[in-house]
Amino acid sequence: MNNTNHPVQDIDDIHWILGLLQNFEAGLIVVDRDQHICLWNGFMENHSGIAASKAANQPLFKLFPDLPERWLRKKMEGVLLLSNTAYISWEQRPYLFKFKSHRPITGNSPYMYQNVTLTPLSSPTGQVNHIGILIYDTTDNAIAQQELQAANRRLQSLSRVDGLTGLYNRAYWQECLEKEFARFGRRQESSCLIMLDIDHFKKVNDTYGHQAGDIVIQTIADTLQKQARKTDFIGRYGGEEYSAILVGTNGANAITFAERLRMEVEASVIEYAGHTLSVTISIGISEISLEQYSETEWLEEADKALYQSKQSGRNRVTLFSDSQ
Ligand SMILES: Nc1nc2c(ncn2[C@@H]2O[C@H](COP(=O)(O)OP(=O)(O)OP(=O)(O)O)[C@@H](O)[C@H]2O)c(=O)[nH]1
Repeated sequence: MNNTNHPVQDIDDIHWILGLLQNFEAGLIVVDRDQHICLWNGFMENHSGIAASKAANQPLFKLFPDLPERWLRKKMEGVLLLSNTAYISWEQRPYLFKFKSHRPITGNSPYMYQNVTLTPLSSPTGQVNHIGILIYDTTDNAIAQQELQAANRRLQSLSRVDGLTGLYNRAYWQECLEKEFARFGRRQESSCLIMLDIDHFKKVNDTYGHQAGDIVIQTIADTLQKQARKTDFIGRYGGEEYSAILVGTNGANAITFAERLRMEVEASVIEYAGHTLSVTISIGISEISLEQYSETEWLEEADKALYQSKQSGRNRVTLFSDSQ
């Protein structure tokens, strides 16, 4: 911009600025206090199909009856009253002007997502009687963000592993349970389901903190994983509860497995921040059988056996029997 106040140069400046505004890759509108349009740039012409000559002096809300009038009027009043800029993000309101999106390939968005800025414009005398409305097309960002969120959701559901322990997560373990139950229907080879729960775990958290609790959960997961066969399915069922399917193992052998595990946990100590922690576990076992109507029943039996272990003093193993 020149500082010489040369009249010809000033006119040139204004001409250039108007040219820039006209071709600016964002919508530019200026309205007065009564929302009559004073400026309407090329972006607005292209996307609304309304020429600047037609838009000039028209009331904005008459030209665009779809606009959220009450809400926008209030925003504009605030801008004029406080002389403050207001922002409207696409996350808050996907668009202000219902323009078609020019990205038909994605098919995700029929309308253009917009970020909008309302700026108070002061006259040379310092009065604020106009508002500049800037409209940015944020469709690319919005679609990218939505696609990322959808991909994350898909990844999460595809994930098989529990983040803390590296064991199967509950959803995937449940799938394994369904498959193993169906397989028994065909081959009738014995398998056992184990439910395992850390005793008085709440006390560990309460006494040493959540981080200590996490380490205990991880250590027991490692012990369980090491004792099991590669063909077994070991999962983290919930907070401090684990589930396992010992494939091809009958009830008697599952008791031997569970007892060994129980004794190993009882005998081991976990070092944490200068403390020596020691916990015990309770275990319930259910052997698969033709009497079980579904995998849910198989699971419920193991749960009942676990409950029995807890009720009879904890730190013990119970094999489900019909009498329970
Ligand atoms: N540190 C940690 N704690 C967890 C996690 N998930 C669940 N918990 C805690 O595990 C505790 C479970 O407590 P309860 O269900 O009352 O059982 P308990 O104290 O083990 O008692 P019994 O099972 O009856 O022997 C709660 O305090 C949970 O906050 C986790 O991922 N990390």
